[in-house]
Amino acid sequence: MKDTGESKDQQLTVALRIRPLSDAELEEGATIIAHKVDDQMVVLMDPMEDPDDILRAHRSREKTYMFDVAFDYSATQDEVYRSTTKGLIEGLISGYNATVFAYGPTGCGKTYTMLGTDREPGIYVRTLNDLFKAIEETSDDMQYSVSMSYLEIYNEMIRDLLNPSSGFLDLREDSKGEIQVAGITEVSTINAREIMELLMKGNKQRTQEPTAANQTSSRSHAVLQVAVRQQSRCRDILQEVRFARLFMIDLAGSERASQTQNRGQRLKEGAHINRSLLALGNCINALSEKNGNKYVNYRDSKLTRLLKDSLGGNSRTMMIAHISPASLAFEDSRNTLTYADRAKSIRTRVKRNLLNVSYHIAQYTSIISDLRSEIQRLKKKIADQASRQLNPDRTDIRHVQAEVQAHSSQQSRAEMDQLREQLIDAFRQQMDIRKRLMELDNSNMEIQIDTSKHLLTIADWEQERFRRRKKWQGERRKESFNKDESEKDSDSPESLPDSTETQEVAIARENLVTLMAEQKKMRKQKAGLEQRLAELREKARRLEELLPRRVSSEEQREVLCLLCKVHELEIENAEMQSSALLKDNVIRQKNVVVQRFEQHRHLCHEIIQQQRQFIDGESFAGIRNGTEISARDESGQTVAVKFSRGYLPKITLLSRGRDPLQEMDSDQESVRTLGSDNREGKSYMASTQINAKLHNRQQILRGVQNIAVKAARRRSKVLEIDALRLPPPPSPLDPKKHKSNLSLTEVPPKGLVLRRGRQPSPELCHATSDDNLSSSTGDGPAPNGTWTRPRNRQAVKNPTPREKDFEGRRRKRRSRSFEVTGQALSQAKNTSQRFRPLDSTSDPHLHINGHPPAPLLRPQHRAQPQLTKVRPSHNIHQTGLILQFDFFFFYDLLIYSFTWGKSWPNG
Ligand SMILES: Nc1ncnc2c1ncn2[C@@H]1O[C@H](COP(=O)(O)OP(=O)(O)OP(=O)(O)O)[C@@H](O)[C@H]1O
Repeated sequence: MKDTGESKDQQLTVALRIRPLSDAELEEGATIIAHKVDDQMVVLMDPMEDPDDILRAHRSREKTYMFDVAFDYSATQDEVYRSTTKGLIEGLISGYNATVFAYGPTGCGKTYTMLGTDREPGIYVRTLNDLFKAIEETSDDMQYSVSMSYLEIYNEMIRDLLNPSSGFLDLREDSKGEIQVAGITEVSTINAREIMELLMKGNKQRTQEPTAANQTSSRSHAVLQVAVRQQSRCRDILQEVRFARLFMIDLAGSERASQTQNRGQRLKEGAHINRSLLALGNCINALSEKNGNKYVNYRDSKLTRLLKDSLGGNSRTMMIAHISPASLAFEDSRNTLTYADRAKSIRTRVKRNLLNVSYHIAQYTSIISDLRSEIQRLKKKIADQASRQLNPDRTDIRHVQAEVQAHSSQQSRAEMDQLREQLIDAFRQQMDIRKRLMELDNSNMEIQIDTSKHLLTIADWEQERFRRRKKWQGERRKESFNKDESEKDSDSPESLPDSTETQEVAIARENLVTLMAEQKKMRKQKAGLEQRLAELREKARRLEELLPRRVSSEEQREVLCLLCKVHELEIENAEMQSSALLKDNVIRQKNVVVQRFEQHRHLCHEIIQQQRQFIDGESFAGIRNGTEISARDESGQTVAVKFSRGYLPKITLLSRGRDPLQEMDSDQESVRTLGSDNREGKSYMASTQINAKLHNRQQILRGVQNIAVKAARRRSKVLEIDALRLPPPPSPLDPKKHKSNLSLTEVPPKGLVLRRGRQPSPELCHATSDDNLSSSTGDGPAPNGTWTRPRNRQAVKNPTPREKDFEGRRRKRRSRSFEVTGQALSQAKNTSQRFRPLDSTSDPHLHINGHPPAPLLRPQHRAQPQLTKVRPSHNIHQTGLILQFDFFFFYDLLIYSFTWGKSWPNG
C-alpha cells in the first residue's frame, strides 16, 4: 500500500461572523463598532479615539479587514454553512482532509455557529447530513465506511465525549507523523440518524458553565472528528482507497478575567483556555510569517498539537472568526480580527489521501475468481431484468407471491360470501316463518272472537229456554194451589214451551263447527311451522359453529359472527313485537271490561246517593203487606216485588235482552208507576212514564242486585235469593269468566246466564205488555210518557164498579203482571226512619258517563209512595232474576226507580 496523493498549497480560508448586539450589551449602553461593509470587508471602529483630538485628526478611527467571507447579524445558519463548510464535503469523500474551527472571544457565537439550536442547527448537523447524502448518491459504485469520534480538551486534558468514563486520553503521533488520540471511541456507521444521536449524547457531556460573559459558556475546546474511507466496489489489480478526516472544532472563547469576573475553578479554566488559544495564536503567527522559516511550536498545547495538520499540514482549513459588534468588546474584536487576518496568510499543503493497494501474484487468482463470480452475478442480473421486461407477470417473484395471496384471499372471500349467503338465507327463512306464525296467531284470535260470539248466542238461547221452562213450571205449581182460578185462566200455558232452536242459533252452531275445523287446521299449520322454525334455528346454529373452521381470517369471522348476532336480534325483536301485539289486544279487551265495571260502580254510587237523599227527606208510607210491585219494559224486562206481613218482600226481576251491541246506545227510558191496595180497598195506582238517560241497563240491574244484596246483609235476614246472578260484563278473552275463550272442543255450559243477540220472546212480551200494566191500573199508559197523578186514598177507599171490575181482572193476571197489595204502609213509614245510607263514601256529585245525575224527585204525597214500573234498557242480558229481600231492599228499589224518573207529579 502506498500513498499516491499529490500535494498542493492552499491558503487557509477565513470567514468572519459578527453576532447581533446582545441585550446585556444594549443595557450597558454599548454601541456598534463592527460593521460588515460587503461579503468580505469588515470595518471596526475604535470607540476610544477622540474625534476632537487635533493631533490625531488625520488618523482614521476605523480599521478595515478583508476576509474570504463576512457575515453580520442578518446571516442565517444555512448561509454560514453553505459559504464555509459545504464545499469541503466533496473534497472529504475524495480523500482531502478538512478542518472547520470557530474562533473568537467568549460569548461571540462560536457554539451557536458550530452546534446551533434545535430550530437552527449548526455546522455539525448540516455537514453530517450532507456527507451522508453524498455517500448515498455514490454508494452504487463506491464503498464507504464512516467513523466518528468526539472529544473535548478541558483544562489541557482530553476527554472522550462518546465515552466519558474512559478517563483522560493522550495524544500520540503515529509513524507517519499524524496525531492520533490513543483509546478514543470511534463509532463506525453510515446511518446519519445514529451519528446525530451520538452527537447529541456527546454535547450533553460537554463542560459548560455560566459566566458573567455567557450563560452557556463552553469551558473546553470540542473536537468532532469524522473519518471517511472510500474504495471502489469494483475490485481491480490496483485497488484505490481514499481516506480523509474532517475536524469540526468549537473552541473555547478567549476571556478576560475582568470581563468574566471568574473566580476559582472558572478562573482556572479561563487560564487554560487562554493559554491554549495563545498557543494557537502563536502557531498562526508562525505559520503566517511571510518567509515561512519561523518555527511553529505545536507542542505548546494539546489544541495546537491536535490542529497541527489542520493548520499547517494536509488539510483544507476553514476558520470562522466570531466577534461582537459592541463597543465594549472592542479589544477582543480587534485581537480576533488581527489573528483572523493573520490566519489568512497561513498556507497548507493539501493532498489527497489516496492509497494504491498492490497485491502479490498469488492473490491474483482469487481476485480473478472473485471478478468472474461478479461477472456471473451481473450477467444473471441482466438476464433477469430482460426476462422481466418480456414477461413481467411471471418472472417477478413478488408478483407471483401477490398473485398467490390474491388468489387465496379470493378463495377465502368466496368462502366467506358463501357462508354469509347460507346464514342470511337461514335467517330470512326464520323471519318468514316467524311472520307466518304471527299471521296465524292473529287469525286464531279472530276465530276465538267469532267463536265467543256464537257461543254466546247459543248460551243465550239455552238460557232463554231454561227460563221459559222454569216459568212454565212455576205457573203450573201456582195453578195447583189455586185450582179454581187456574181452570178459568186461559192464558196459562199447558204444554212445555217451544224449545226448537231459532235460525240464529242454528247458524251459530254451524259456524262453530266451521270455526272448529278452521282452528284445527290452523293448529296443524302452526305445529308444522314451529317445527320448521326449530330446524332452521338448528341450521343457523350449526353454520355459526362452522365459522371458526371455515373462515381463517379473524376479521371475516368477526364480521360473520356479528351478522349472526344482528339477525338473531332481528328475529327476537319480531317475536317480541308479535307477543306485544297479542298482549296489547288482550289488554284492550280487558280495558273494555274494566271500563264497564267502572260504569257499573259509578251507577251504584249514584243510586245509593239518590236513596240517601230520598230517605233523608221522605217518609215511607202506603206500602203494606201483600203489596206487589211490578215493572216491565218494552223488551220484556220485568221487576216484581211482593210484600207480605212478617216476611221479606219477594222480588222478581225478569228481563229480556236485545242485541248487545245496542247496549250502550240506549237513550230513552220510560218509567211507569202502578199502584194498588187490594186488601183494605185502598188501592193506589199510578202510572207514569218517565224518560231517563240510562247508559247501561245492565249496570242498572246490577245496581239493583247490589242494593238487594247489601240490604239483605244489613238486615241479616236474607231468606232466599232465588236468582241467577248477573255475570260481569262479558269478556270474550277472559277464559276464567267467559266461556267464549274456551276451546271450540269444549261444550258451552247449559243455562249460561249471559244472553246476547236475542230477540224478545213473543210470549214474554205478551205476559208483560204495557196493556197488561195499564189494565191493572185502569188508566193505561200516559200517551207521551208523562207522569199520571196517582189517586188519593180517599178515592181508593170507595172504588167505583169499574174499578172493582178492573181489580178482578187484575187479580187474574197477577201471576204475569205486577201488583201492589201492601198493607203496612205505616210500618214501612216507621221503618224508613231507621234507614241508613248504604255507602257513606258515595259521592253525591258523581256523574255517570258524563251526564249529571237526575234531579232528586220528591213525591208531594208523603203517605203515598210511588210505585213505579221501571222500563230499563231493552239490551239487558239478564234473562231472569227472582229475589226475596227484606223491606229495605224494596225501598232501595223504589228510590232507584224514582231517581231515574224524568219528572214527578205535582200536587
Ligand atoms: N449569530 C447569532 N445570532 C443569534 N444569537 C447568537 C448569534 N451568535 C451568538 N448568539 C447568542 O449569543 C450567546 C452566546 O453564544 P455562544 O455560546 O455560541 O458563544 P460562544 O462564543 O460559544 O461562547 P463561549 O466561548 O463562552 O462558549 C448565545 O445565547 C447565542 O445564542
